[in-house]
Amino acid sequence: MISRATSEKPKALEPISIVTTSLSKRFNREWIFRNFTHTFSSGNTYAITGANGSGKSTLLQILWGQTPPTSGEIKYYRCTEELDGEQIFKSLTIATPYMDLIEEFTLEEQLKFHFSLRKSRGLSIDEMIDTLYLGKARHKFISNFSSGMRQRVKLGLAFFTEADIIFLDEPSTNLDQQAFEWYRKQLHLLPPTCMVLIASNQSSEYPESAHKIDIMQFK
Ligand SMILES: Nc1ncnc2c1ncn2[C@@H]1O[C@H](COP(=O)(O)OP(=O)(O)OP(=O)(O)O)[C@@H](O)[C@H]1O
Repeated sequence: MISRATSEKPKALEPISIVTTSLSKRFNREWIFRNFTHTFSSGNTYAITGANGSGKSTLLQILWGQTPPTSGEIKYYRCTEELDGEQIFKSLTIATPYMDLIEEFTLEEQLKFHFSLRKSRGLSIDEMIDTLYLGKARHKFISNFSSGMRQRVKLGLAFFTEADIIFLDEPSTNLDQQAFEWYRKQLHLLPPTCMVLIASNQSSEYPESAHKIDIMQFK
């Protein structure tokens, strides 16, 4: 069982929220989901569940602003102040199996580049590499990484970045048992104020206490 470091409600002075109203998405003639109305708030973990192809990834992409909804509204707030797209983008971090790393970089270069653009949660690059159990791959090119190593790096970039919201799409894809245990630990170590959204088909990927949202209910 996974649980966050504390089940306390958020202590953030400035909690963040995502408010969706009647969000619907259609690709060509197929409605993926309709009338999705929900408020996501700081300090909570949400598990978006549903069968393969049901729209979990699509919903996450809409929530982080990559994909526009066909209809409906999505708004972001810090307390009562509405945030624009750029403000919200700086507040979130994402790990998905289908997002690319920079193939021409070594692991060290990838981490240094990312953390020249985003603030870390306090770990040094050396500590990140140790924590990822990728010391031997420090100077290896990302293009030569296995799928599990890549997924570890993507999760590391997300977990080590200071952010109010963390989006994880199928986080345990390609992870071996050691990496899966590492993932569970990182989830547990996130600050209690963080909002966590996980798209998943496997209950082991999210805490029992997560708010479960079955996307199939919005067909
Ligand atoms: N760009 C696109 N154009 C057309 N159809 C798309 C597009 N992206 C996704 N779809 C379709 O939308 C549906 C939902 O896809 P999505 O990837 O969101 O599902 P999922 O629940 O995340 O699936 P899985 O569990 O397999 O990862 C699928 O039928 C998919 O084929």
